Amino acid sequence: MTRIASDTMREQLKVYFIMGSVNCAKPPAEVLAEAIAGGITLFQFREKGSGALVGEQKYELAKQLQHICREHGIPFIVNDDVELALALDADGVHIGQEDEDARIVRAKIGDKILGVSAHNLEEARAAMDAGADYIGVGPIYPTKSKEDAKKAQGPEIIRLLRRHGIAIPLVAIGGVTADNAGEVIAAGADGVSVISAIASASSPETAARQLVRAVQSSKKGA
Ligand SMILES: Cc1ncsc1CCOP(=O)(O)O
Ligand SMILES: C=C1C=NC(C)=NC1=N
Ligand SMILES: [Mg+2]
Repeated sequence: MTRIASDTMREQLKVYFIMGSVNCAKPPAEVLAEAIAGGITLFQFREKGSGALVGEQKYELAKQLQHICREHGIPFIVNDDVELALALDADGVHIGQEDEDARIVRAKIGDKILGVSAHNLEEARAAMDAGADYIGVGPIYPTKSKEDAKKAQGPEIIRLLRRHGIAIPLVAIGGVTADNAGEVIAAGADGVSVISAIASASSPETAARQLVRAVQSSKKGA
C-alpha cells in the first residue's frame, strides 16, 4: 500500500464527520448511518470526554461503526488511540499536539492516513515535516464539543496558513455549521469537520446534506 494522494485526501476531507457516544442524541450507529446517507465523505471515531466508553465497550462500538463505514466505502479514522486503530486495521488515525509524536505514530501505522491537529504556523509546519496526510485546524468558531478547546481563531487562521505556503490538505474544525462552512472553504480549507452540527441534529441525514451543499456551492464559487 502507498500513502494516500493529496488530491484524494482533499476529496475525502470535504464533509468529515466526527463523533463518539457522548455526542449522539440517538444510538451512534443510527446517527452514523444517517450521516452517511446525507453524504459525509470521511468519519472519525472520537470516544472522548466525560461519560465516554472505555475498554471492551469502546472497542465494540468502534467495530460496529467501522462496519457501517466499510459497508458504504467511507474511510474510518480513529482519534488519539493508535493501538485501537491498529487493532481494528482502521484507515487512519488523528492525533493532537498532546498525543504521541507524529513521527512515532507514522512509524507505527505505515501508510495509513495520519491527521494532525494544528493551531498555528509552527504546528502546521511540524505536522507536514512529520509526514501528516492532512491537518485539522481550529477551533475556527466557538465549540462546546471539546472540553479543552483553545480560543476560536475565525477563518483568518486558514488564510494565514495558506499565505505562508501551507499547501497540505487542510480541514477546518470547531463550531462549523452549514451557515458558516462556505466562508471556511473560501478561506482555503479543503473541507469541514463537524461533531454537533450532525451528531445532535434531529435529522443527521438532513444536516449532512446541508453541509455537503454548503461546501459544494462555496467550491463552485471559488
Ligand atoms: C475536536 C475538536 N477540535 C477542535 S474543535 C473540536 C470540536 C468540534 O465540535 P463541533 O463541530 O461540535 O464544534
Ligand atoms: C482535534 C481534532 C482536530 N481536527 C480533526 C480533524 N479531528 C480532531 N479530533
Ligand atoms: Mg488527541
